[in-house]
Amino acid sequence: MITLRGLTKRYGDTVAVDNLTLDVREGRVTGFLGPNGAGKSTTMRMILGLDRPSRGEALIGGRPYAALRHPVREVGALLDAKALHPARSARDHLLAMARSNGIPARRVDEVLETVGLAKVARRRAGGFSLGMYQRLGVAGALLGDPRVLIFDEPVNGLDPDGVRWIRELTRNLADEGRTVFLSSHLMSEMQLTADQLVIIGRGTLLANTSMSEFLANSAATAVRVRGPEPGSIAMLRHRLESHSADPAVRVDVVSDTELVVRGTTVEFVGDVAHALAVRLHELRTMSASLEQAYMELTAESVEYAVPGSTAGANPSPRQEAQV
Ligand SMILES: Nc1ncnc2c1ncn2[C@@H]1O[C@H](COP(=O)(O)OP(=O)(O)OP(=O)(O)O)[C@@H](O)[C@H]1O
Repeated sequence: MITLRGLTKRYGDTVAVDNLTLDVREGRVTGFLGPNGAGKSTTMRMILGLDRPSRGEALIGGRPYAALRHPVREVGALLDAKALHPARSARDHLLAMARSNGIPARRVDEVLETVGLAKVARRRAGGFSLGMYQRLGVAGALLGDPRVLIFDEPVNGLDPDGVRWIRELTRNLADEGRTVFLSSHLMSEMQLTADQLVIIGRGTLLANTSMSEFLANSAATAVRVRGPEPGSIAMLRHRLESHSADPAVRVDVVSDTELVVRGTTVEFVGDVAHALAVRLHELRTMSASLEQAYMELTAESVEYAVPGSTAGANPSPRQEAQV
């Protein structure tokens, strides 16, 4: 488990990370999201002892990185895949890492096989494509068979096969009970990969929730209901609008036989329709995409927003609630 307690980092007047308190648990893939400059890399660097917190602490299995007895065996990280000696072969790069950490050479060949680089292991890493660098970085992270894995933008530069490979690898690592913490700007991929989400904006925590809960609470998640009789659908609409004590329930009329209901569940709409004996031909949840839900949440915290862009222009759910 990774534990952050009041974690804060200031660079002069810039507060890069502001009082983050949360646990990243084992057995799950936790996606770490936030606009550019939100503080994701700085947070990861502090967890890995590469940056010193201005205040608070970051712990791995209850201890700060500096206090870990065998860091490479306790936490594996991919931060900057290109941070290696370009003249060294992939295998020599990993062998050097293994030697200095008391890891046997056969483990190097194992991880090269796992990441699909066994055939090019003796080639100079300097000639690698970005995707191959990423795979080598993942191999380095896995070398010590650690319980905690931290990947910063692991799918950057990977082709669709590679992206899928990372998805399956991170899933398997979490299923083995490990802690997997990864950042990515690729929302569609994150939606497929992560079970849990930690979202920050301008250094502060915006959300720490399961993926399913986050999507269900999005304003873009709605119930679509359709029936063959306009009179019955009008009655249903009236009842949903008047009977619902919850002002969050909103009904949009798509046509005289179709409604889109927001702020409630498919069960509630189904029960109301049943109570009124309204014939239905369709009743289903239209789920928000992670991208839609994320845009709603982060609209205010985009550091480099283009005026009039989607992210900057949409009111957040909190703003709507205040109006
Ligand atoms: N060494 C540094 N000196 C000064 N400011 C820094 C330094 N490192 C990061 N920052 C600032 O801290 C803030 C957070 O940066 P960070 O790189 O952690 O964000 P990020 O969420 O990883 O962004 P991205 O998605 O673009 O990688 C930014 O405003 C950045 O300019």
